[in-house]
Amino acid sequence: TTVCNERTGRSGSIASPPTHLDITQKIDVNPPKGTRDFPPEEMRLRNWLFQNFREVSQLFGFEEVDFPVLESEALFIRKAGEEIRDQLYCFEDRGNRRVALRPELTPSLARLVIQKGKSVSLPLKWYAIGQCWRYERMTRGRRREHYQWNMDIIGVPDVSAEAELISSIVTFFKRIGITASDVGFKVSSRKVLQEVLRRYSVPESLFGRVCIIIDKMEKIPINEVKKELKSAGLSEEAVEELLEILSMNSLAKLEEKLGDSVEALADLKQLFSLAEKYGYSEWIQFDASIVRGLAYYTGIVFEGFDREGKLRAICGGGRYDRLLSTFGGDDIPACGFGFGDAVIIELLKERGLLPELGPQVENIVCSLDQDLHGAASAVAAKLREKGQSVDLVLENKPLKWVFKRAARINARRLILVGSAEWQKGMVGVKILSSVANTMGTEGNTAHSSRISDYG
Ligand SMILES: OCc1cccc(Br)n1
Repeated sequence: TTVCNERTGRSGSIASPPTHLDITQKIDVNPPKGTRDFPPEEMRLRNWLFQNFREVSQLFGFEEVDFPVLESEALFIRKAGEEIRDQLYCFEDRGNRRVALRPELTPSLARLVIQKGKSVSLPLKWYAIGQCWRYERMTRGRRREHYQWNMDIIGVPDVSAEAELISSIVTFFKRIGITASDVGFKVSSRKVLQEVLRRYSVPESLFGRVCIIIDKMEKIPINEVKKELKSAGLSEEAVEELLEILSMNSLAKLEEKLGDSVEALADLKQLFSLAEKYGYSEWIQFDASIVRGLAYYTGIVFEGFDREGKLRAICGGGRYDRLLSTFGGDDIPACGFGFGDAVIIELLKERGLLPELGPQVENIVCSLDQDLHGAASAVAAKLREKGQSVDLVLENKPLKWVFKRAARINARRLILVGSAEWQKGMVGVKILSSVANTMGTEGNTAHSSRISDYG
């Protein structure tokens, strides 16, 4: 079987877990290397981010899908020398199957489309938000998991699909306060590369590998890139021509170089024209050096970048018309993007745009003595039936403690169940939060109320 990492030959095997934990053993309370916990504050920010992903996806008429985080390793084994392959989080399961924690969502999406076959009608507009994994030497201290938002359009060969996808990301950025002066999209087409390789009779089979080598241009010295291109079989002349074209950021200059019959040019011109119609021209620019680091892209590719140049790519995507057929499916055109949950948060921090997201509960309910806890529970149940959120104080606590907790959880109202009022079917109500006061109720911040009055 093909293992995910021939270089080390290491393929993890599942040792049987211990049958009991030694109670004296102090466990490490931190999450595994490269992974994160999401305590409430971080979870609120994550939910806010994902809610914006979801609302934009729904605004564009996309349907949500999801797949197992664990997939057959074979789904990700490609021979183009991608980083994602070298860092595959793969192992052999207890049934001796080669499996991997997904490093990306697109292959799973392609698998599901093929599985659905004729039972779904094209085009499909699907989105997913899923945790993706890589196993990287922690020497670089980078994370091993992140969440990725993906949107994909399956079954539309025209560049109108890529234009729609970029529009959805622009819409997302605008929703969270990011403008075209903060972020832009570098756009190109791999058909430019394909045309140059064709002119130098480089075999199609080398296309993916050449793209992956070029994608490293920003990360390794140019001489190393040239060396790798030559070792892949490109002539000195082809390499020089390729690098000259990749340095272009003007469509006019590219046309001068390649002539106006090249399909890549028609695609890019159409994309820029549609961008004008959508109203997001100021967000995009042609940059021939953009190839992206996934072997399966075949056409338009794009990536979102921060204009201050401090951060890694925010998102990226493109057309992948051959992926489904390489999985044995029909020749169905497709395009999509991935948007990670880490760089965007760094950008929002940089720009002072992180949202203020404190806890929020409408009511805190407490009994003034222990034998009224049942009454307090009944009050909480009634409020909850009416859709009111309630933090019910579960133990006998001094009022000072209750007020402190009410402030900490940002409760808007304190409901006190005391014997005197309870005899009359009443409870004490104290309006706590500033929100309540702005609603013009400062006057009666404390009063008794029949619990049935509270909707
Ligand atoms: O963007 C590449 C990637 C894939 C999986 C997990 C992480 Br962290 N990063």
